[in-house]
Amino acid sequence: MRNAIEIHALTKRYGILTALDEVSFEVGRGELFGLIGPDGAGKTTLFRLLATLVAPDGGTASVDGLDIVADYKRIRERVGYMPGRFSLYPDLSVGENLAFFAALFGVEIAENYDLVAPIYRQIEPFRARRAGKLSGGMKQKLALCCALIHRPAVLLLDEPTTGVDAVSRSEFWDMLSELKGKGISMLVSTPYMDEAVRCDRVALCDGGKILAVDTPQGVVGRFDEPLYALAGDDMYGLLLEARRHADVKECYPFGQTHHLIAGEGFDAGRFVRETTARGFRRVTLRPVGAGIEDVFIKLMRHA
Ligand SMILES: Nc1ncnc2c1ncn2[C@@H]1O[C@H](COP(=O)(O)OP(=O)(O)OP(=O)(O)O)[C@@H](O)[C@H]1O
Repeated sequence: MRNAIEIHALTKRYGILTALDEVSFEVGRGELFGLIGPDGAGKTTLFRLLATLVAPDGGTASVDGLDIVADYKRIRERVGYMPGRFSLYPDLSVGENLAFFAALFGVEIAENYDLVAPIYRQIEPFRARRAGKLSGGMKQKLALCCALIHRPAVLLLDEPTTGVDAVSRSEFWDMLSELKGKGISMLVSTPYMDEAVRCDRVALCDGGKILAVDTPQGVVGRFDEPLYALAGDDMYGLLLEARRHADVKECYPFGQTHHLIAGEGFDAGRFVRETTARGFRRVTLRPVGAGIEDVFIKLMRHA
């Protein structure tokens, strides 16, 4: 059987701006595939192309074996699309939204209830509440139910966890894992690097291009340089100091610390002694393992 999604040199332009630049990758059957990238990377554009809402300027793509241009009508029956922004009808209740989406696809809720039940049960107590009055996490659950009610082969989820609290984000990924167990193929975008580990494979993207496609472990494995977390009282001064140092390849802010990539000949103890002697206080430098974000930063700088 063909892959769930196949994309070859897909290109989309808006005037002079190339939003997607010859993008190629595939999503296997039953795979949970993540599209990781900052705002403006082209993630939404890719979803709109795969959901057949806009046409490409170059390249080809298929979803569930169907071409996004020639077979666009049939794809719409096979795909569940959850757009980034709130996609429900805020004036309709929870129950009415689900009934509406079922009617749109010509299915009875009862037919596919088994698929949405684990998710819908969590919002059922609020069945009569207007969708616009739900919390962010509950809205996402309802939107997922609505995207699933026609039992699609492929789910396209555009930043489903953006603006949702950390607990709901984690719960949402648990739900996606469950759906994967039911054989649904998924393409999910997120700006949160920490969510990459919940995917089978990820594509790191920026500026309309794919920088890497790999398993989360494979992505991290690409980082093969000594990495340290640097901290001290004067964080900005330390950043400048590290960047001026001959044996430091790169240094960039990373959460509460800076991440420092050491070059050949770098001596951590000497760096701490030297900076302390120059007046920096409470300088600490400890080796750390690289995360997806480190790989991303490296790929973006050298793209
Ligand atoms: N309809 C449009 N007309 C003109 N430019 C557009 C249009 N849609 C998107 N763009 C531009 O294309 C680029 C990619 O946008 P896209 O929305 O696909 O990125 P994204 O990764 O989804 O980011 P975001 O999370 O901000 O939506 C951006 O520079 C954006 O400004």
